[in-house]
Amino acid sequence: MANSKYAYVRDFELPDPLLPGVFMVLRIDGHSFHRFSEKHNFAKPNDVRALQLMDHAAQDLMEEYPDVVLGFGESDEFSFLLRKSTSLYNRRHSKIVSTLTSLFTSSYVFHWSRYFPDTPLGYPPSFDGRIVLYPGTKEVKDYFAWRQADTHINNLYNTTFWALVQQGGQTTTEAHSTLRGTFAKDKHEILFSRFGINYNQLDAQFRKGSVLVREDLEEEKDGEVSRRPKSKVVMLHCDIIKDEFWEERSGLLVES
Ligand SMILES: Nc1nc2c(ncn2[C@@H]2O[C@H](COP(=O)(O)OP(=O)(O)OP(=O)(O)O)[C@@H](O)[C@H]2O)c(=O)[nH]1
Ligand SMILES: [Mg+2]
Ligand SMILES: [Mg+2]
Repeated sequence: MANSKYAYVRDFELPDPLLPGVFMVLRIDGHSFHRFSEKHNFAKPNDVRALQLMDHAAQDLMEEYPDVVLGFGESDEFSFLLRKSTSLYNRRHSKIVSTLTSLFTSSYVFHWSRYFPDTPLGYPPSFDGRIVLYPGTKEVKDYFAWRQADTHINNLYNTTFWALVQQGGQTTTEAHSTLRGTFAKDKHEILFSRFGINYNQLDAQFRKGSVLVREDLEEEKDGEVSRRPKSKVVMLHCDIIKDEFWEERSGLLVES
């Protein structure tokens, strides 16, 4: 039977290009990870295995997509900055969001048993993805500062909360009320005076999140350092709120 009679339905598929000449940030976030983390007994407040698995999936994504120039991860989320002038999938919105989110998810599942050798997956995890467009470098820097500030606020709260419960013997309800109305300095004080914990000395991975950037691979050749076009993805747990991070990596925000 001729197919042409049906082919008109294709016209209902509308193009969904993303505005050219603006930065794209893709944020991927675990769907109902409150439930997923309980079901798989994630350690509280931070499960190193779970964070490393997120980092691994993000690294896989950046290795597959060279136009992703920066990644930032915390908790069950990862944000990715794409080159301003990227022509990835002709900047088709759904194509980019769905393919990258799908790769991230499959990588998370693919590597699960490496990080959780004794915990079989109880059900298939999923992630949502969204792209937000930012017109300029200020908004991009502020976006990433917003995420890292969120990491700090959540981690300080969760660290203090679980110290009160796990070491202080409070119920979760009591810990909530102990922390109600407290400022950052109060939480630092509770951690230090009651539990001997110096917050600023806790693992930077928890306080700062994971920052993934590309670094050029250098190789020694006849005693001289030559640059190969290839780069590798490296992970840092550094500050990205201050300007230094961006000044040292001016390539992240180049116009092209
Ligand atoms: N115990 C533990 N839980 C974690 C860890 N990382 C993430 N989570 C859980 O994952 C949740 C992530 O928060 P959200 O992304 O805001 O919430 P969600 O439950 O995933 O819900 P949606 O994202 O709206 O689908 C946290 O509230 C925690 O319950 C971890 O290292 N340890
Ligand atoms: Mg989530
Ligand atoms: Mg989240």
